[in-house]
Amino acid sequence: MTDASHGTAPSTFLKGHGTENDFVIVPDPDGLLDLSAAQVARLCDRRAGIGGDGLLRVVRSAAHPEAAALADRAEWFMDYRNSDGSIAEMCGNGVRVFARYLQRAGLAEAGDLAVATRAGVREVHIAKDGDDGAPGGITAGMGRANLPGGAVTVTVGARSWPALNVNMGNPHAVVFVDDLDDAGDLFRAPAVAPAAAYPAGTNVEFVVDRGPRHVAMRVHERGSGETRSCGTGACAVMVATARRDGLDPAVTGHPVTYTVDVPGGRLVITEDTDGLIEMTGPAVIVAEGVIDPALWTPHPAG
Ligand SMILES: N[C@@H](CCC[C@H](N)C(=O)O)C(=O)O
Repeated sequence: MTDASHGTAPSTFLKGHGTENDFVIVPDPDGLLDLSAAQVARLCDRRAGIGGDGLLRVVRSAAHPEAAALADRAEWFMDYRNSDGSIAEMCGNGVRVFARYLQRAGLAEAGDLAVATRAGVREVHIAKDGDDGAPGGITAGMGRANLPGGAVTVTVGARSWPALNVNMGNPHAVVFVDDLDDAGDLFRAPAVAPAAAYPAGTNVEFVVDRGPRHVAMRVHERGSGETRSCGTGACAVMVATARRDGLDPAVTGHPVTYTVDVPGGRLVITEDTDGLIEMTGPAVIVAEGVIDPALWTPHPAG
């Protein structure tokens, strides 16, 4: 890393979360930061850094090679990284928090907003604040689910379950269990087979029923470990549950809505008759500060 990639001036950051899936937000409108995986991991470290499940770099689409082609449709690109520094295609809670940041920074207003992601452009709607000043929820268009098919098995310890492979721009393996404790402590990634079903690894969701069109889940995220919520994962869960329940809006001609409880809160997800999925949930900015320049430099211990 050179001084040129960050300058000598400290960079600002913000911290935010959506259903307690938390992010370090780094505004970089002109795309000047060249963030290495090690630097992202350090910023996301909960002891030596700021702490987060992931990092959202806020870049003008025109200033980022992966998003320049989308600049005429979406001014801003969400450069999402997992807490281990790996890159992911999409983050459903992240895109709401990203929109909340733009609103707070005066770069977007309540209403409709398009955000470029590695999974394509996502349309976001920021609800107006309530009369009491409480921030409105944010609804994100999440695109369509892709179900590649093929048998998948998830194993934790001595127990295995069949899983459904659901791609929401990023990969998911959805497992129905009797009890969310069946997933164990999730300190390590569950084993998923066959490996060929997920060449770039996968997120794994464990699901139980809570009532009619109401489920609860836990998640082990690729690149981040167990988190308190995963928006794309909740959408994958919604689709897997609807299909299990015999509900496919493209067949029935009726949209279907599920409530998905996560350890950090609640998401409401609707699939319409075109297969398009929308997710509504909170997005909160909790802090703003300055990154000490020393945090950018490699840690002496490596
Ligand atoms: N927490 C996110 C998903 C983040 C990416 C994921 N870990 C991956 O590697 O695909 C969400 O809210 O969707």
